[in-house]
Amino acid sequence: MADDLKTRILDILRQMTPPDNGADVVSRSIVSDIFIADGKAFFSLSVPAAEAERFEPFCRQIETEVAKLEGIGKAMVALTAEKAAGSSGAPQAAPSRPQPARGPASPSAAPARRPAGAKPGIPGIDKIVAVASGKGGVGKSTTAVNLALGLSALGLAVGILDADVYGPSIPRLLGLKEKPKSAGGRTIIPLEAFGLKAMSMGLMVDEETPMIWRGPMVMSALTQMMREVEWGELDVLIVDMPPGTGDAQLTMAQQVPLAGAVIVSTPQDLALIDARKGLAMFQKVEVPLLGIVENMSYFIAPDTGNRYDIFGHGGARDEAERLGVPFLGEVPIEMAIRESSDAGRPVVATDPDGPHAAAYRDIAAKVLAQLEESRPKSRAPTIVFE
Ligand SMILES: Nc1ncnc2c1ncn2[C@@H]1O[C@H](COP(=O)(O)OP(=O)(O)OP(=O)(O)O)[C@@H](O)[C@H]1O
Repeated sequence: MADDLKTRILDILRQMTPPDNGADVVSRSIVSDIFIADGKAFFSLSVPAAEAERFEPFCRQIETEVAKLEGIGKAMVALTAEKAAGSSGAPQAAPSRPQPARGPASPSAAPARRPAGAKPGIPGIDKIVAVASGKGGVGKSTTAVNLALGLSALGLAVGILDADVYGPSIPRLLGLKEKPKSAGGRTIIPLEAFGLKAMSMGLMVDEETPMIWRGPMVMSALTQMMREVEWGELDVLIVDMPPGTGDAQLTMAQQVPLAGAVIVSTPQDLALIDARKGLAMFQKVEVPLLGIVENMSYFIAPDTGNRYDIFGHGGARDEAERLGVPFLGEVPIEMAIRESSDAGRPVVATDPDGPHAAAYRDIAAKVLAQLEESRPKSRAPTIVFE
């Protein structure tokens, strides 16, 4: 029965013309295995990053067509974008060559403290944590938001800054529509959602600004912007980094006084190669690695409770072990996560008693433990350079 449905789904896909008018997605071999359970079909398409935007509506179209099949109530098509390392979707300088990750590289091996005065802290903000991924579409922003909410659920004052000017997603994920207001033209008042203070670089860059200018603008403006936003007192500020590990990301990691970095990856080999570059990048700028999160790790069929490893579960855990970096946890591929995220109602805030919220809170607790571990034992007074 399931095999028959899979064949019919593949038939549908063969008949649909992709947005680039090229060959169908089946003959291009960019469709993952198809999983069907409880009347729902799950699969992913893997496209080059430059095509991701064009393929997004196509995925929704596929979902609509597949859901028309008898025996399928709903379809979920994930889009994973193959981004060249360093690419953020816009032209930029030649990609940096991150040093190959040489294990073991435990956070204790990574310097927990950078030279005094190298990067002054942001007054009022205790820790700044970057959430990064080597490639797009792995669920970095979804993880960043739910991690922020997980930390908030643990009693911390948390803010989130969306530093992805090419494809800002935090406003969508938190259901924020308005633009942040300015206080007296000098400072910016952050938006608030689900108890988080939130700010998106994308909201501040004029939509008319050509993409080519956005990278340089964001690089020079990021630290300044963090200082000009009225964050108040925060225990943790989560920075949702742009995907990739090129010069833009490297500069950003250098400019922001980061307490640590969390890498999000799917278990696939390709995503792991990119994740490895992400790890190497943070090591290069001496930012402690707080650990790796494996997203879209597995799928639990709602009818049978059977577990399926769509993308070959466990890759990130193995990689973390190999590199001696903490493994922070795994998040299943779940319709509820996707739907709640895309509706601006993140699962940790809207279903706090559910299993997904628990998984994110667990990840948040591990991140917090790592932050505590890398905290300097006696804190020097903060020197603020105005
Ligand atoms: N665990 C999950 N289960 C189901 N869907 C997920 C999961 N994690 C993320 N998604 C969905 O995958 C899509 C991409 O997620 P998200 O925007 O967080 O990725 P990203 O890595 O930040 O992408 P980009 O780099 O393009 O900004 C979204 O539609 C999101 O809802």
